[in-house]
Amino acid sequence: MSMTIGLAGKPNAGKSTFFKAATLADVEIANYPFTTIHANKGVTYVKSECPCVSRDKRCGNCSDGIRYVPIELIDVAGLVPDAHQGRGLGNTFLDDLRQAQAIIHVIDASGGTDIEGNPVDIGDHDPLGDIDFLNHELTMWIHSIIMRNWTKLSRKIQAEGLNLEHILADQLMGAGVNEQHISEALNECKLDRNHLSTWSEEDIVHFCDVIRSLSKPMIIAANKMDVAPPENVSNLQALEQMVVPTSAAAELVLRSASKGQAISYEPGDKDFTIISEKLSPAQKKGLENVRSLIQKTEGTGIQECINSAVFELLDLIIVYPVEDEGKWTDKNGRMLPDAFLMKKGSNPHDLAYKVHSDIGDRFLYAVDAKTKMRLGEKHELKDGDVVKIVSTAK
Ligand SMILES: Nc1nc2c(ncn2[C@@H]2O[C@H](COP(=O)(O)OP(=O)(O)OP(=O)(O)O)[C@@H](O)[C@H]2O)c(=O)[nH]1
Ligand SMILES: [Mg+2]
Repeated sequence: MSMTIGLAGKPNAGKSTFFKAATLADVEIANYPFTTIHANKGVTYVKSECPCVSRDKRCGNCSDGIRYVPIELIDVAGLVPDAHQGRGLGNTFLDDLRQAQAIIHVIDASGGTDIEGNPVDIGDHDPLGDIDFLNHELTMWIHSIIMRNWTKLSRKIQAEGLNLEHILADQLMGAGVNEQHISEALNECKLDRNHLSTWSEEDIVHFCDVIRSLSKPMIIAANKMDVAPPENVSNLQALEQMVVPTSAAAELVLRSASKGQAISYEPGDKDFTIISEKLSPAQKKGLENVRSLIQKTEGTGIQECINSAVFELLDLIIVYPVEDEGKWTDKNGRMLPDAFLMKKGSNPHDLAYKVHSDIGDRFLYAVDAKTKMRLGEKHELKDGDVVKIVSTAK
């Protein structure tokens, strides 16, 4: 699986509840800080309309025209301010986020937990104060990795004229940072790449901050919206960042009830139908409470948050490679067998490489299976494109 999203934030914000609701994996959830110590990894899905809705039959790989494309989700231990200096559980847990291409920062919008995740009365803590610390901890985590060999590196780069991007990317590879991130950050910070000894401590921290924003883009889940004072949610939504109000607890109720065949509900739906006749009055009442919430808020926000992270924050599209442009099938006759998440701006040649490096090397041209038009190597693919790749015979 090529796409990984990390759930991070202070303890007790609802990360594991979000994770459990999104993956249905069995993980521990509790109303005290540091319930999660070891990271949980699982599979969740982005949701999109399947291209087969334009055909007269469904492809068999979607749920009645809704396509679910798998991505990996990681739930990590809670972080507190100054974790990079060893507070709370320290920052070693940030290493669990290294594969993440994006981060969902789970905030307790109810104000019912302090900055360290200890329960307080609802509304007692201002969640706006929880926003910035995570970026700072991530920046300082990158900083600590860079500083491990800084003096030696800067001397070496100056003396041997080595490539700075290459050396730093090598150093930060474990944090999911690549040469392009470094190169963009160097340009943005306008630092003298040949004289690292002239960079001040402030320059280095700013440089790490830019690397962090490029390599770990973040979306905020304003969680516990079911119990949050409305102004807390609207204050968070007014921020100049991507914010999605969520109720991980409500999603967990609905996904669990759906799995137990008590209700009919698909992630992201704004309502559900009770299908079991065996529910107790208490279970029915619980479900009706969730119904009145999601009718008001247009869903629990969990699927919306995952979709926004993938399609808006990371700017990805879904492309469907096929071998038969008429039937939209692979060589075994399976219709629309694969759905690939790709960066917006990708072209058919990039898709060919994603299918197989060999097909990429032997790429000739592609065909848009919807219009039957031939696509050049540099043609920009769109979300939902169905594409046949033509390559030279082996
Ligand atoms: N009302 C409400 N409570 C929630 C929601 N999401 C989580 N909770 C509760 O918040 C508490 C903490 O949830 P967890 O999912 O364990 O939080 P966490 O962020 O994983 O915590 P740590 O592992 O300690 O960092 C539990 O009591 C959950 O039931 C929500 O959307 N609404
Ligand atoms: Mg947890």
